[in-house]
Formats: sequence, structure tokens, C-alpha cells
Amino acid sequence: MKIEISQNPRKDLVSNMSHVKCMIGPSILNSDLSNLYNESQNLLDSGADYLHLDVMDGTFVPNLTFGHPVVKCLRNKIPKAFFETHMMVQNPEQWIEPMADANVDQYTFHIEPVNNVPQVIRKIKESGMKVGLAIKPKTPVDVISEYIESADLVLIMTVEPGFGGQKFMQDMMPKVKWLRDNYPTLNIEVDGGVGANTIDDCAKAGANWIVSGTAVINCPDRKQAISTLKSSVQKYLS
Ligand SMILES: O=C(CO)[C@H](O)[C@H](O)COP(=O)(O)O
Ligand SMILES: [Fe+2]
Repeated sequence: MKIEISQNPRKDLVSNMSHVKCMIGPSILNSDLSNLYNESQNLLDSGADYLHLDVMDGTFVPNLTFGHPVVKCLRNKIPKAFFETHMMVQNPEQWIEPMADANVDQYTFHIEPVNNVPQVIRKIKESGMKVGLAIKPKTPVDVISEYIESADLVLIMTVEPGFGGQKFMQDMMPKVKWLRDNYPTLNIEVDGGVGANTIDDCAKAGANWIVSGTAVINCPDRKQAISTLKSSVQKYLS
């Protein structure tokens, strides 16, 4: 008897993500959150490759946003887009199952508050999500080296996590360059203060997943804003 395995509607999209290619993921943090679905759909229609959803718990960072119930509602309305949750939370292990249940594609968590990083990575994988490892500006990049082989992406924060609209920290670029030099096929994401004026620094250092919040949200022509980010990254990708 042939056993039918149910198909993930986003399977092709997910498997295409394993190569180093340019991905632009707007952050909806500073959008009109009362209109979350329309804002998200508008960003996807404007050329976004994925949605970057900032989850904050008020403990790991001094701000509070939304959790899995909101992400699940959004997923019901947007079944096909790639969802990354940026987990700025004190206990990332706690939210793995609920986020997997909300059909999140990639679970990106900060390693700083975690005692057993390999265990969290394993649980994320077992739940069927991809793994992103995030570090704050003050965390040295070599701290994550031992976990990189088992991750799908590393996120280098270019602001202190917690709020949108902050100034880009150019001095994080050596971390990105070190990663790109040592891990040529790694997906490297930057997040915080990234826009038309700072994208070239990120692209030149080797970032290929680009989170941009206010620079895209506040731009009257979001399509143009996303296309500017993409062109810069593509210029530097070999
Ligand atoms: O994780 C974040 C803040 O902690 C956000 O993703 C980030 O700040 C995006 O917004 P902006 O581009 O306006 O800085
Ligand atoms: Fe973020």
C-alpha cells in the first residue's frame, strides 16, 4: 500500500531557500499593525521575498509586540509566503511548538539567554522549521561558530534589538565579513537601520538576507525601496 505524505504548500519555496541568494524581508514592526494582513500582503505584492515578524516579550527586550496567536491568524490569510519569526524572547524554547503550529517557516532566536543552544536547534528542526541564530551587537561573532553547521542562517543585529527606526551600526560589518569569508554558502541576515543609505555596506560585507523596516514601510514607493535593496545585494553576490 502506498502511503501518501501530505504536501506542505510552501515546500518549493522552502527548498529554494537553501542557496545563497538575495532575499529581502521587510519587517512589519513599524507598519500599521491594526491593518496587519493588508500591510503584509502589500509588502509581498511590492516584491518582498519573505516576511520578518518581530516577536518581543518585554523581558529579553524592553518592548512588547505579538506572539503566535497573531502569527497564526496572519498565516491563515497568507498561506504561501515564507514567514520568519525573529524571536526576541527570554525563553525561545517555550515558543517553538506554538510557532510551528502557526506554520512559521524559520524560527530565528537569540542565543544570548539560552543555556543549551544545540537543544533548542534540535527542537526547532524536529518541529519542521528552519533555524536562524541571532546575536546582539555586543555579542562577538565567534560565539556562534560552533553552532553554524547546524543552522540555516545567522542574523547579525545592526541595532540593539527592541525598536524599529534606529540608526544602523556600521561597526557590525566586520562580523558579516568574517562570516562570509569563513562560510561562503551561509545565509547571513542583517536587521536594523537597513535602507537605501546603508544597504551597500551590508551587501559589500556579504549579507544576503536583508531585513528592512521603516525604510520600506515609510517609503511612498515600497516596490522601488525593495528593488533598490535587491539591486545592491545582487551587485555583490558572486
Ligand atoms: O528586530 C528589529 C528591532 O529589534 C526590527 O526587525 C528592525 O529594527 C527593523 O526595523 P528598522 O529597519 O526600522 O530598523
Ligand atoms: Fe527583527
